[in-house]
Order: sequence, then C-alpha cells, then structure tokens
Amino acid sequence: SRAMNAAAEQSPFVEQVKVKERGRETRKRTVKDFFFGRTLGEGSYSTVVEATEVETEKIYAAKILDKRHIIKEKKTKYVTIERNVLHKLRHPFIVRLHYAFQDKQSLYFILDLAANGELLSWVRKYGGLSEPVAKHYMAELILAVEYMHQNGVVHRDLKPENILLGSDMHILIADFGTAKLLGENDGSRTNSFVGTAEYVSPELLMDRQEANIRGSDIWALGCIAYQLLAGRPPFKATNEYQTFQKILKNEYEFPPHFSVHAKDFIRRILVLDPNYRLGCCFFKDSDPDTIPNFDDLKSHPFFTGIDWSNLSNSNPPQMS
Ligand SMILES: Nc1ncnc2c1ncn2[C@@H]1O[C@H](COP(=O)(O)OP(=O)(O)OP(=O)(O)O)[C@@H](O)[C@H]1O
Ligand SMILES: O=C(O)[C@@H]1CCC(=O)N(CCc2ccc(Cl)cc2)[C@H]1c1ccccc1Cl
Repeated sequence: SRAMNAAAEQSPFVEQVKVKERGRETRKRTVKDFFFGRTLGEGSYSTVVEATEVETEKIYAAKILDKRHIIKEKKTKYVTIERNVLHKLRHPFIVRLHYAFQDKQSLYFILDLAANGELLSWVRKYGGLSEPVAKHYMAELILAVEYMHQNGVVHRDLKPENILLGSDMHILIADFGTAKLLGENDGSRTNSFVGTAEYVSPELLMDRQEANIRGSDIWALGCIAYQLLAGRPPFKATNEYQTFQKILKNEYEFPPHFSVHAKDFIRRILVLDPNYRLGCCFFKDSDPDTIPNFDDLKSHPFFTGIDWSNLSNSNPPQMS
C-alpha cells in the first residue's frame, strides 16, 4: 500500500483523496495548496521555506527534502523517523507537523513556523541570558522533554540550534530525524547515531549498547542550562576528540556570575554515572512501561517561582 500511496501521490489524475481524521474532513494537501516564499534556512538534506496555505492564508514552514539526495545519502530512515515521530507528538513546545506530502522530486513537511529562529542565536546575541530568562526556557524545555519521554520518544540531539522560537517567543523543539522511538525494536542493536559532540553523554561515549538513551537527553539539558547562562557549552575544545576527553573527565568550570542554585542544578545533572544523575531514576530502556517523570528536576530550588502548570499561557520574560 506504501507503493500504491507513493504512486497515487504522484498521479495528476487522482481526485483529491478525502482523508477522514477523527471525524474532521481534512483534504489531502499537495504542493498546489501552498505558495512557497523566502528561504528560512538550509539543512544537510533539506531546505526550509515560508509556505502560505492558499485557501486559509495561514503561514507555515515547509521543510522540503530532495528524494534523490536522500536516497544517495542513504537517509531515507531518518526521513520516515522524523515523519512518524512528528506525527505522533502534539505539544505546545514541539514543532507540529500539519501536513506531509510528496511529488516526484521532493518530500514536504508543513510545520509550525518558528518565526523567531533558533534559541542559539539569542544566546549568542546576548552572550548568555539572565538567570530569570534562562530559568524560564529551561522550564519549557523540561516540560517538552518530559512529554517526549512519556510518549516513548528520545530526541538524542538536543541543543540550542534545535530549539526554535515561535512568534510568541515560546520554544518549538525541532529536528526529530535522529530521534529514537523506544519500545520499537527495529532490530538494529547498536545505536549507530551519536548526537553533537558538545552535548553527548559520557555513557554514550563509553558503551552505546548499555546506555539508556533517555539519560542522554537529560545530560544534554544540563549542557544547555550551562550554555544559556554562560553563552557557551560546558565541554568545548578545539576538536571533537578533545571535547570527548573533557566530557569523560567531567572537566568544566562555572563562570563567577552563576548563582548557587544554578551551579547546584547543573552539577547534579552533569554526573558521569546516569544512576546518580538528577532526573534519571534508573530505568531499563527495554521497559517503556516505566513512565518517567521529571519531578526531581522541576522541584530543584533553581526553579523557585516557576508556575509549571501555566508556562505555555504565560508571556516569556524579555531576553536581555
Ligand atoms: N519550523 C521552522 N520554522 C522556522 N525555521 C525553521 C524551522 N525548521 C527549521 N528551520 C530552520 O531551517 C534551517 C534548516 O533546518 P533543518 O531542520 O532542515 O536542517 P538542520 O536540522 O538545521 O540541519 P541538519 O539537517 O544538517 O541537521 C535551520 O537553520 C532551522 O533553524
Ligand atoms: O510515511 C508516510 O507518511 C508516507 C508513506 C508513503 C510514502 O511513499 N512516503 C514517502 C516515502 C519516501 C521516503 C523517502 C524518500 Cl527519499 C522517498 C520516499 C511517506 C512520506 C510521504 C510524504 C512525506 C514524507 C514521507 Cl516519509
């Protein structure tokens, strides 16, 4: 049926397939339903452009992937993972996939538009954020990652480049091509994928087999918390190998302006052994039934003053 789907997608004669979804009639979209505008950015296998839906004039981001390039680079798996994961996740702080379609040359993901770009740009612009701002964004991140893990998804490449900002300045986590759907044993024993050097957890560097990869997302949160406040990641060297050495030796220092609570929060996450890492109650990956909760993270004094139940309705504090 997949082949049929693909064939049907391409045939110009197929009448608009009515797709019944939860009682709502959503007509299958095609390229013709959108006007593609300015380029927002380029990925290794994709171009992201502004897309206006002709019928509703709603503005989205269209992530367009060239099929020939994907096949040549053997990245088909990443594309289908991104599609399946995005389709499954529905959360205010995660980029929403509204439509996915294809034509002969390309695949199209119609996504929420993150009008304020990457969190990384803002961190760089201010050389680090104030503590109230960093605290707010760490709280949004923790809610988004908790939701992902509770839905059996581990991102595996969390970093400020993949944390986008909507027009309301709330976060929109993107880039799920390298995510892992827990519980689905796709037969691949080794976790072939390892994230971005500065954010890779020590256990992933030591033993990919045994690493429970949820703990790696938490490690990345610790690195991001440090970076939001310091303006740079905790483990950064002139090359990847040196960076890995710093991670394995837990070699990092705090700049003087870090508060006691911020240092304590980050120290408790950047622990080499995931069994002693804050937020990583020990669980086996193979047991997706243990629904993780991030209460140990949320209850840390660093988050004093955060109203966890009202974050997505609140106005994020001004960056400065
Ligand atoms: N929903 C979005 N709204 C606005 N900009 C986006 C959106 N998604 C991605 N972008 C921007 O488009 C650029 C390309 O993103 P994309 O996810 O296609 O590739 P990437 O993940 O950045 O690169 P790579 O594929 O090499 O990891 C990035 O700079 C990103 O900031
Ligand atoms: O998973 C799906 O929803 C469909 C299923 C039918 C289908 O043919 N595709 C495209 C599969 C595919 C993936 C990569 C390349 Cl390079 C070419 C085709 C999938 C698809 C369609 C549109 C956009 C993305 C994807 Cl993965």
